[in-house]
Amino acid sequence: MKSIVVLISGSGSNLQAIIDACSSGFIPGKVSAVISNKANAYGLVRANEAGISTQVLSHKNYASRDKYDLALTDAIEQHKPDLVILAGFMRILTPAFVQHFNGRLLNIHPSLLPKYQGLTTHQRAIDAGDSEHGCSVHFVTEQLDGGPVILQAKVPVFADDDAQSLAERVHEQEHRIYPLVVRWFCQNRLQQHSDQAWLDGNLLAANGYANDEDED
Ligand SMILES: Nc1nc2c(c(=O)[nH]1)N[C@@H](CN(C=O)c1ccc(C(=O)N[C@@H](CCC(=O)O)C(=O)O)cc1)CN2
Ligand SMILES: NCC(=O)N[C@@H]1O[C@H](COP(=O)([O-])[O-])[C@@H](O)[C@H]1O
Repeated sequence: MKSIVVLISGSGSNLQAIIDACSSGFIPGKVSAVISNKANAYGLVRANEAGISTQVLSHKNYASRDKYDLALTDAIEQHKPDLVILAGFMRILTPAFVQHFNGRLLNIHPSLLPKYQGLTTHQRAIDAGDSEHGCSVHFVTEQLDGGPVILQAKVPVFADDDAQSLAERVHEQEHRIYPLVVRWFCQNRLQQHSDQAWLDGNLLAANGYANDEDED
């Protein structure tokens, strides 16, 4: 049973999808802890309702990003995780942190990377007049949202979309692809196949929506 630590900053709907997927057995793992940098993150409520250990580690209490990330590393390692996933965690992580968790650190990003790295992705897609948008699960590296992409899902952009309506459509796909990738990691498929060729092949297989045959 793999141990997963989830980092959040907000609502935690992706956290909820992971919790539910672990509860159903779709993910052969368990969420050992949820850590938030924001005390008011609703994801903490979700974790508490699921009986999962929670911790708030506010970045405001640390003099530097490096000091915060050191404290965050220690807090995470208390739970001896096989996997650390960012689920709406809104802090840029230092190279030391990323190196420490290299190969077992994932993020879900609300765009079809490499398009729209960073923030405000939905509005940028609308402003650009894109006909499609989506989300990406990727390994976290020092380059912000630049790590190897593992799986993507696409959604249409409608003429009357605003950032909220588009975000809701993207969320639906996020809640499909993140549990699927975490399942693959817990099945030791990502560790065996983290080479770019497998990732590229997987991307082709995932063109459009997540690979349904893996969702049974
Ligand atoms: N080293 C890395 N750190 C992080 C990555 C990454 O790929 N490499 N992914 C991000 C997640 N993310 C988008 O998916 C993201 C999160 C936060 C920010 C950002 O600008 N944060 C600001 C604070 C913003 C706020 O508090 O609202 C900051 O850290 O100063 C950009 C992209 C997670 N980290
Ligand atoms: N740059 C990071 C980023 O924007 N991540 C995005 O934050 C949202 C968190 O929602 P949630 O708290 O309901 O899971 C998700 O849409 C995720 O893709």
